[in-house]
Amino acid sequence: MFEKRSWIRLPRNVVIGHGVIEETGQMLSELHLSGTPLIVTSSTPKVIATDRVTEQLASDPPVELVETARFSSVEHVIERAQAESAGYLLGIGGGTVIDVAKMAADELGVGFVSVPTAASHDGIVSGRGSIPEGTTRHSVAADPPLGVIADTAIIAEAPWKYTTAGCADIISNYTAVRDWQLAARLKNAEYSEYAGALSRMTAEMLVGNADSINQGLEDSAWIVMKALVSSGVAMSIADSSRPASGAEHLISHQLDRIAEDTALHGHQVGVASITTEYLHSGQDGNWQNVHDALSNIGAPTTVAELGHSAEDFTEAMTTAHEIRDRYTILGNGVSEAAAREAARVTGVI
Ligand SMILES: NC(=O)C1=CN([C@@H]2O[C@H](COP(=O)(O)OP(=O)(O)OC[C@H]3O[C@@H](n4cnc5c(N)ncnc54)[C@H](O)[C@@H]3O)[C@@H](O)[C@H]2O)C=CC1
Ligand SMILES: O=C(CO)COP(=O)(O)O
Ligand SMILES: [Zn+2]
Repeated sequence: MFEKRSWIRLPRNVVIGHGVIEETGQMLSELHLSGTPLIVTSSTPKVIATDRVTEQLASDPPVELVETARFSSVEHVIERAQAESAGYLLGIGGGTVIDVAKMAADELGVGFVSVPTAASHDGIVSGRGSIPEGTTRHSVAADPPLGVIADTAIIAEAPWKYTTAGCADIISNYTAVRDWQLAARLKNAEYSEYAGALSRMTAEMLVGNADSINQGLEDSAWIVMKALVSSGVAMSIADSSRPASGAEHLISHQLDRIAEDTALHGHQVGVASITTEYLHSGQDGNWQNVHDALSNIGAPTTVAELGHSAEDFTEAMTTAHEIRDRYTILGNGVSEAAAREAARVTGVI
């Protein structure tokens, strides 16, 4: 009997460009979202973006401020949405706000629209939410946004480090796809040629456009946002974060647990992908290309630039395979000596 099946959940409207925040009202009506929304935002995005959205809505919507990604924040948003009888949620801000709003909307069973104000990672358009809690991090499936409104004029004004983090998250797609293919060969993991090809092509196009990615250029926000959307679509096609999350993401998630201070998600996965590419292809392999791609857009290429210690990074490399049932080049664990060697040869430590 034929048993394959696929269920692809995608955003319905994605609008990217200069000043598109002024088209939020139009998009909301095209999506046939009914009732008053609850706006989920944080302090800075409230000033630079939220007021421009509320002006376009018929009635003054309630606004919930969220500054940290916690399960308690998701609970607060759920309670507020219920108290206000919100018809849908609008997340306006960085990845924290968008994750919290996305997960609350999923739990409430109402629509969600994403208005990213920084292009920091592909979670701003994807069907995943990621919440750190205590010493662990929960990466969970949630309905992707019904609509995405990415105003490049606003995103271009965000601190530059968020844009380079978004780029690095995309560059890490190379090793994520390699890990996925390895898992398909060694563990018979389900692999999607379409999702894998789209994810890799997204990274290739971003790297090909690296010369146009410069601080102060709105074109940079355009290129990175398009790539983040494309990567989010690859994850939707796969119905998994596999196309964009391999061993480099495991190492970054583990660093979040081990290290005292965390660096930006995209920066961590970028540095980790230099070493996982080395594990895949050896000393003369492609790790130098991954390194150069990161360096060209000004993303960190060393553990020191992340603000982490060599010891924490090595520990993350040797224990990352334990955190999730996702087979990667880390296999059943790399030894401390091998982890150190990979990080040393690639100049990461
Ligand atoms: N859902 C997923 O797949 C993923 C989720 N994450 C999660 O995303 C969160 C981090 O998201 P980020 O976007 O890196 O940080 P963030 O959302 O915490 O934002 C960082 C800061 O930048 C400010 N900001 C946002 N836009 C701005 C602008 N245009 N101008 C000035 N300031 C601005 C925010 O108010 C905030 O203070 C974490 O909770 C992490 O766990 C990370 C990776 C993947
Ligand atoms: O960050 C992601 C893809 O870039 C999501 O991956 P996770 O499933 O590892 O949280
Ligand atoms: Zn990521």
